[in-house]
Amino acid sequence: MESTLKEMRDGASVLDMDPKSTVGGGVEDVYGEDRASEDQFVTPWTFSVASGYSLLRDPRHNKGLAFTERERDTHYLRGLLPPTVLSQELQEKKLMDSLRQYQVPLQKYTALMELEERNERLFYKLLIDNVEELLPVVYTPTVGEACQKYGSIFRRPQGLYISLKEKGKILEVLRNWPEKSIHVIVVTDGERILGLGDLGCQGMGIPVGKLALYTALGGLRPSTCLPITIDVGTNNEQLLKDEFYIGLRQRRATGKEYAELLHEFMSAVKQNYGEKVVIQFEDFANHNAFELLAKYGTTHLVFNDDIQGTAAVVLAGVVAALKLIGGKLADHSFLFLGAGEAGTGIAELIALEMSKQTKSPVEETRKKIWLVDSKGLIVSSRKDSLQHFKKPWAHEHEPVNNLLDAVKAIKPTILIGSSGVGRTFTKEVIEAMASFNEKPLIMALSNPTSQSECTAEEAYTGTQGRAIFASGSPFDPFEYNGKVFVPGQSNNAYIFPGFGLGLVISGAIRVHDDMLLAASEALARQVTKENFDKGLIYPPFSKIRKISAEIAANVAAKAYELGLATRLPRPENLVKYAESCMYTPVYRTYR
Ligand SMILES: NC(=O)C1=CN([C@@H]2O[C@H](COP(=O)(O)OP(=O)(O)OC[C@H]3O[C@@H](n4cnc5c(N)ncnc54)[C@H](OP(=O)(O)O)[C@@H]3O)[C@@H](O)[C@H]2O)C=CC1
Ligand SMILES: CC(=O)C(=O)O
Ligand SMILES: [Mg+2]
Repeated sequence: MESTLKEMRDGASVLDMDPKSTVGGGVEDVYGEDRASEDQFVTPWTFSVASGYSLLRDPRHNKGLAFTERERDTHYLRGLLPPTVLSQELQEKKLMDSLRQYQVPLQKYTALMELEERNERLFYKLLIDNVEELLPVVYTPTVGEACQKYGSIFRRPQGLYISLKEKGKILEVLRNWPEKSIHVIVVTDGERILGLGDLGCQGMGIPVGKLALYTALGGLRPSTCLPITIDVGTNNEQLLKDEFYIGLRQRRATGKEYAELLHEFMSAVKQNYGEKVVIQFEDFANHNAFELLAKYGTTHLVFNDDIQGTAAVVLAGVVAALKLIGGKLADHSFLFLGAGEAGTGIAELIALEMSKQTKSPVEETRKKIWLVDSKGLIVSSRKDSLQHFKKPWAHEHEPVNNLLDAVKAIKPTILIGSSGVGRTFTKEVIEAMASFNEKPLIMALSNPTSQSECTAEEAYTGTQGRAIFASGSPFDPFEYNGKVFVPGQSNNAYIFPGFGLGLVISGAIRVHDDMLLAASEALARQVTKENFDKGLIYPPFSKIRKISAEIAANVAAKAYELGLATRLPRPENLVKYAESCMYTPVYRTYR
């Protein structure tokens, strides 16, 4: 029986490969989707062989008009399709043409989600081949609007919903998910969706979007990715009153009730999928995010994208920017607007890297970094009333209650926005940065675009074109005084797909800060002279699969070095190995 199943899944030509050879945390090609070369046949294997009408309705195997004449005969498709046969390339061209007709970004988002539900490989082919054009649609900024309107645009459920109603039954809920071999879970409780606040259950758009990027940007096979939303209610009054709201109509559970549900979830995940599934926490509010990371960091393979992924991407951008602004990391002084997950996460990783470079204690290097929150500069006189994650940043200084005065007092060389509040880098703030820096580095990280601390135009005009600028959501190139400035995108999407791939291919069992530094270093070294010449501090997203393979290899190498990798023996060439594990969306030929 076992060997029959094996043949069905793998095809005879790949029988010589041990499907379990990568099981020590590696990418297991359960369905033989990737190991056969393109001219070899594979079976569209589900629980049974899909054929005819059900094959056309199965997004994982559907090819639409690209089914060949032979496949139409052998898979009972005759008459179910019009006569023409199109190549995948022509299907792609047609879809891109029709997507470009839509003027409204949300229409493009809906069209892409419908494509994913209809023809998964075509969806990923579009996304991979047109990543710079489509990233703003499936991801920030459009995904933010999609979450806000999720109830109205909801057609078919995506991902897994775990609400308070499922308390005591979470393991059963996980078992309802059709895929058994899961490598990455992205989970949110919807309380801090981008800079848009509490969107409750409608936050599902974020795990769905992030996992689409795991596949498109990092090459994780879609069947191994699981988006989850934990619904403990919402404090968003507008949603509670919205007749189309899809979540629990109650205020958020907190304290013991919240902790117990999360604990049941974390235990069930480990019980169902084992220890080597990556659990990415996404867009939790900071009062839960830090605690969950600390609590489960020692027992699970957890990664908080907003704290850790953002830290790695920003550190990479800053390190790369040194080529343009000069000096070493420790020569610079940093001021953050926003002292939450992103702000303190980035600050801590920069301080750690500075400490490694200068061999001084992190308590010392932290003094180069200042943060402003909604009450002003974080200073020692505020220490007693600060949340625990802000306390290390409470340096000696007189109180300063607004950003402009803080900029004037600290005179930072690098200004980073992580407040979630749009247009807070005012003209005066940007001009102040330009008054004492020849090349101020300004990073407006908040998403979506409406929450960006400033626009690219504001950054360039306020500094007479001297700023090095990057933002969380993309801005178009901007022409100023006859020169075109190309703003970079500083977004954790550069990091998490490659980082997750690195964890999976090494079979890592825990995340360590040194792996974040390894990811950051791999990204920084991908910035080329050509990029720097345009003022860019990140490589283009069009190169992201190569970048992700480099990041994955560096992260995996660190996991082996730290003794945290379980996939043994260690592949010799980790970049090649990472590339060989990546999912490609070209159609397969059905026998
Ligand atoms: N580009 C990227 O890759 C990423 C971007 N982000 C973006 O960063 C933003 C913040 O996320 P996160 O750190 O998780 O959120 P948090 O809620 O954890 O932190 C927000 C911080 O901003 C402060 N703040 C809010 N309003 C103001 C204001 N008017 N003036 C000064 N400070 C203010 C808050 O102050 P207080 O503590 O006093 O309330 C808090 O310290 C979001 O928009 C998110 O989209 C996040 C992750 C990745
Ligand atoms: C990018 C991201 O993770 C955020 O804005 O929350
Ligand atoms: Mg996030």
